[in-house]
Amino acid sequence: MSKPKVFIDGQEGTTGLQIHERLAGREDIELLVIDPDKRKDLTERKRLINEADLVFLCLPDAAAVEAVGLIENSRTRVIDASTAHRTAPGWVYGFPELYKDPAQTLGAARFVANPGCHATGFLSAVAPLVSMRILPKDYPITCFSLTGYSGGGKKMIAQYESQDKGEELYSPRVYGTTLKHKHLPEMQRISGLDNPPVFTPVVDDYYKGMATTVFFHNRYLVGQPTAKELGLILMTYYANQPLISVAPYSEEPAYLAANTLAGTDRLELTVSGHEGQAIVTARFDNLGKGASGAAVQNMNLMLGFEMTAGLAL
Ligand SMILES: NC(=O)C1=CN([C@@H]2O[C@H](COP(=O)(O)OP(=O)(O)OC[C@H]3O[C@@H](n4cnc5c(N)ncnc54)[C@H](OP(=O)(O)O)[C@@H]3O)[C@@H](O)[C@H]2O)C=CC1
Ligand SMILES: CC(=O)N[C@@H](CCC(=O)OP(=O)(O)O)C(=O)O
Repeated sequence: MSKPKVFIDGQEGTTGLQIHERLAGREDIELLVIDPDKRKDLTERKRLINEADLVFLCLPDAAAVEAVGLIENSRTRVIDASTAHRTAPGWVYGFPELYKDPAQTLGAARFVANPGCHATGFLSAVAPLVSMRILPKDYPITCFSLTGYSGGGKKMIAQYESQDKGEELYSPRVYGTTLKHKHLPEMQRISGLDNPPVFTPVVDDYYKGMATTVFFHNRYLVGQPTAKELGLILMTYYANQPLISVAPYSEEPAYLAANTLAGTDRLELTVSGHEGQAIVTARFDNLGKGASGAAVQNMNLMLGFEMTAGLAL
């Protein structure tokens, strides 16, 4: 049987390069590579998109929409890393661990939207609790999320790595202060909550790694679980998942570094707190489970390969 042909549109970008790195050594697919000088040539992109069985779109939103419009056959399947299609009709949200039968759901999907990085952290904690009816749908949830600067793509990387960067780039920066961050629609839709979270991301002077934290008053959760019990509930939910795990509960104070899982495709949840209040912190790599690792995981499921992604577990 011939190998599936895979093309990365946007292969010179931050996410595209990381997907390429994960796929370059694979023998179960044929990677179609565009001449770097032609990476924005519409005719050449169209040719490769239509030759491919599966295309990764690692492009700005508008270019991703344009790329989908270049498909002229009923065969080419798509994984879009951008924000463009995450709540669009006809697109499957590419978060396998949230499906009962990921191999079936992703295996049958033609158009898959890869989750946003902050949304990945938020949903990993919140979506299971809503689906298990522990977190009421009308809970007024809040979230903050730390990210390395590679989350902003080539432009932000250049800013942070410039020799004459401003003093403010040496310190964490809160952004999304209008409370209209582009991940809010997917956070609300996929979690099943009635309202989006009050959410502020924070970008800091390190390359990659995330720590996304959500906050709970336990008495408003169904069954009023303690922090320790909440940890056990999530641990059971994610039992046997190769990419998502829950750290053992500890009462010891801890510093949760946002870069602990950098360089892997894994995500780890830590539940902290006591009887009255709990926080759940998701740590992962914005370029791993937050983008390219998740994209490769989705590809594997779509093409009937193993569920795992490409980098160190
Ligand atoms: N970085 C991250 O952690 C995450 C990123 N994403 C999303 O993934 C997508 C890609 O992001 P990222 O890799 O960070 O961005 P980058 O800016 O690093 O890369 C984007 C790439 O797309 C290329 N490009 C831009 N316009 C076109 C076009 N019209 N045709 C072909 N190529 C084009 C750029 O070319 P050139 O090289 O000339 O600039 C660049 O190589 C975005 O939608 C982003 O929101 C999602 C999750 C996390
Ligand atoms: C540091 C930084 O700017 N990060 C990006 C998120 C990157 C991401 O998740 O990607 P999408 O753009 O595909 O949603 C932001 O908050 O807009």
